[in-house]
Amino acid sequence: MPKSEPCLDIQGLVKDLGPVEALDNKMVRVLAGVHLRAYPGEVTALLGPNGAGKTTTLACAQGLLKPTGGTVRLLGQEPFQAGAQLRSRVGVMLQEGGLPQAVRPVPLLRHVAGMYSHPRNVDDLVERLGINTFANTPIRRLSGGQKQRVAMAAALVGNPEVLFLDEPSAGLDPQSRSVVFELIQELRREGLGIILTTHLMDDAQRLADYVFIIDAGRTVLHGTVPELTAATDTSAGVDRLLTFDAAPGLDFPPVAGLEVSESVPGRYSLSGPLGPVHLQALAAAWAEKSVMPSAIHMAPRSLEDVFLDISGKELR
Ligand SMILES: Nc1ncnc2c1ncn2[C@@H]1O[C@H](COP(=O)(O)OP(=O)(O)OP(=O)(O)O)[C@@H](O)[C@H]1O
Repeated sequence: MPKSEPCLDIQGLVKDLGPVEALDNKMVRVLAGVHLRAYPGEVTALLGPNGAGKTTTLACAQGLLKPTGGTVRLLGQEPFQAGAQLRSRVGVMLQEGGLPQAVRPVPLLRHVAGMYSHPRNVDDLVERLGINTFANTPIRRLSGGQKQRVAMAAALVGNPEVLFLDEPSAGLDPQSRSVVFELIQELRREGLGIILTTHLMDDAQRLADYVFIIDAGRTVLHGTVPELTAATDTSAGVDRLLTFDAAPGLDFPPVAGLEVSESVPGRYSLSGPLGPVHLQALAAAWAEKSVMPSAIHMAPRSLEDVFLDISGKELR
């Protein structure tokens, strides 16, 4: 099926910020070629190490910053020039929430709903996000996870076509995280274009239809999660972990150069850049010892592995 028009289309985005005092008041190029396309009915994740340029990219996408170069189209319009009409079609959930502290969640949401012509049903949102349990508590007294859910409701109440989520599961306990994830999936089925940034690779792996990884102000990799995690290149040195269960106390020789260790009695593991040659050698070792493992498990390459390959393991 041909894809619909992108709801967000960023091509060759360049952004200079400054002047920076430490650099003799020169401007600093923080984005030097970001490409990103997000479609309605999909969750698009924007990933990158600290300082990669995610926040700056989103600020350009939301019309808060004027691009130095390249193009940004949000729902077909140039967001920095577009006015209130475009903003009313876009929901933004910020990490810190940006919520007024003295008010209570439900009056706040009703107030925000009143500013839109086709708002969502506030009671429904309040119930879906479990806000009714703390509906009468002023925002400043809410826990981080509760504030996060109010921020999500505030981003959604205007019934946007595009939703930006910055670290949507930050501070959420497992129950709230699952509620928020279910809601995200439902919104996606409704046809919203959802763009999220996260440092949690697990979130991206679970939620994203398509992933863009940026590093040092450029898009360096993009694809679906299966595309990115497909182990096509075993020579790249990607570590994978294979475990199998068999009788305790067996002694296996290295298989194709990788050590087999018995991590707990009866559970054996080998890790490293595993390829078919290792599986072949392992099966030969089992045959040699007449061992039939009762369980075998190989962890697939995760998005985290891909991310660390790209961005390196050193801190930024
Ligand atoms: N006003 C500014 N002046 C100069 N440099 C800036 C300014 N704002 C951001 N930067 C720099 O631009 C780069 C990109 O920052 P940005 O906040 O977009 O990254 P990020 O990917 O969102 O990082 P994080 O994951 O830490 O939130 C960083 O090196 C940051 O220090």
